Amino acid sequence: MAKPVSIEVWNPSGKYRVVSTKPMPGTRWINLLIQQDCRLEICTEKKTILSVEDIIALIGEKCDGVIGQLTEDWGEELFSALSRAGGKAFSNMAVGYNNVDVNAANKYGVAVGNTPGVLTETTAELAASLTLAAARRIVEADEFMRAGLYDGWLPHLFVGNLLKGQTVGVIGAGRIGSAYARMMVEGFKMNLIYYDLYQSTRLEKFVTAYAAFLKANGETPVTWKRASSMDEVLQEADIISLHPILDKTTYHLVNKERLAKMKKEAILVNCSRGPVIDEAALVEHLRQNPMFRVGLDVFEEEPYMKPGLAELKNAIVVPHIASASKWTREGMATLAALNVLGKIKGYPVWFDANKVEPFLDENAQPPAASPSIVNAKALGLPVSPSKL
Ligand SMILES: NC(=O)c1ccc[n+]([C@@H]2O[C@H](COP(=O)([O-])OP(=O)(O)OC[C@H]3O[C@@H](n4cnc5c(N)ncnc54)[C@H](O)[C@@H]3O)[C@@H](O)[C@H]2O)c1
Ligand SMILES: O=C(O)[C@H](O)CO
Repeated sequence: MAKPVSIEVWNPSGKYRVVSTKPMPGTRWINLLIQQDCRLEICTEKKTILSVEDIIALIGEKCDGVIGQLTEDWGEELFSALSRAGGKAFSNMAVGYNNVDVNAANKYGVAVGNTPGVLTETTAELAASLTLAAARRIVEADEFMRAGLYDGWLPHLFVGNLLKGQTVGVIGAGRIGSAYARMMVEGFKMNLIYYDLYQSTRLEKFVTAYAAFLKANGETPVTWKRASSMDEVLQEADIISLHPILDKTTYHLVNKERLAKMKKEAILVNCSRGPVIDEAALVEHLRQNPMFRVGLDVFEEEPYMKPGLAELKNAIVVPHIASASKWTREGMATLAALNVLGKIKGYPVWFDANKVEPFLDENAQPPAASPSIVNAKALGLPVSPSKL
């Protein structure tokens, strides 16, 4: 028998029972659910990562939908429990959904939501922050100051890398990878090389137009190249930022052999998912190559780091905070709640998960649709026309 978990209840007489496995930022998501006749139960349990057993206890005997987190293991057990409780909707409060077994959800007819778009710029900005922090050794320099070691300006003190005119490599040029590429090209006048399974025409057009602008102003134009292999990026780029989804094609995409192909003074940034890098191989590479630097937001076995990583001066590590801006996190909560609400109310799925702005306007009622359901096609769910 599962242990009961502590909850906070909103609108106790609501017709539909919706569970959120965590308190989420803002109040708009709560108001949207309770205005639409939902009884909302928010888990207030102190422990950070809930077990499958905890979530089964939260689902209980009658539950219409669940808003969950990327730390939870949404597979056969949870989807069957949700289905037994009459539930038809689950949404991750995240764009990545590698913690969700979508086939299991399909088997039980449960719609799976995610939260694309609202975190694109915020996540790209953190990747850019880690890039700058690594290039200019900001964390090391900060520690040095606080330790009282600064005794005057020196020509060799914390010399780092200049970005301007260097090459930025992007692996996975989707929403976030493209936003990051634009920041680095436009902000620091870097040349771009990218690798993705698909061509990013919009990104290429942006860099071409920016190059023309620079040329017209008498400045050296930036360049771009779509690499035909990932190794081409690793060999040519001075900065490499990882932005693919995590699936079996990207697991340990960066391994010992690939690390060895990178420049000795390269900077590697990861704001995608930890297992995209073989972290033990990375620790060894950082040890052997003190001028090679990394900025990591995600880790292979969160919340843990592989032994040795925390001691390395050439690694900057932050706790999976890439989407952590107030606007973004409140927006993610709104999208996740509306994914679940839309399915409960029988609304269609929004026509374009990349255009979620209408759901985020605080001064207007959101469209009657689920903003982003990843298995809409598999479940044969209706899709809204472009205007509702
Ligand atoms: N650290 C964080 O807090 C944080 C925040 C947001 C997103 N993320 C992660 O970032 C990922 C990307 O988000 P997005 O919104 O840009 O998604 P997206 O789907 O727009 O982009 C992913 C890109 O990866 C490419 N890709 C897939 N397999 C590949 C492969 N084998 N090699 C090269 N490219 C490949 C896809 O073609 C796509 O262009 C999410 O899935 C999530 O895991 C992390
Ligand atoms: O996938 C995501 O959305 C992140 O990892 C958390 O914002």
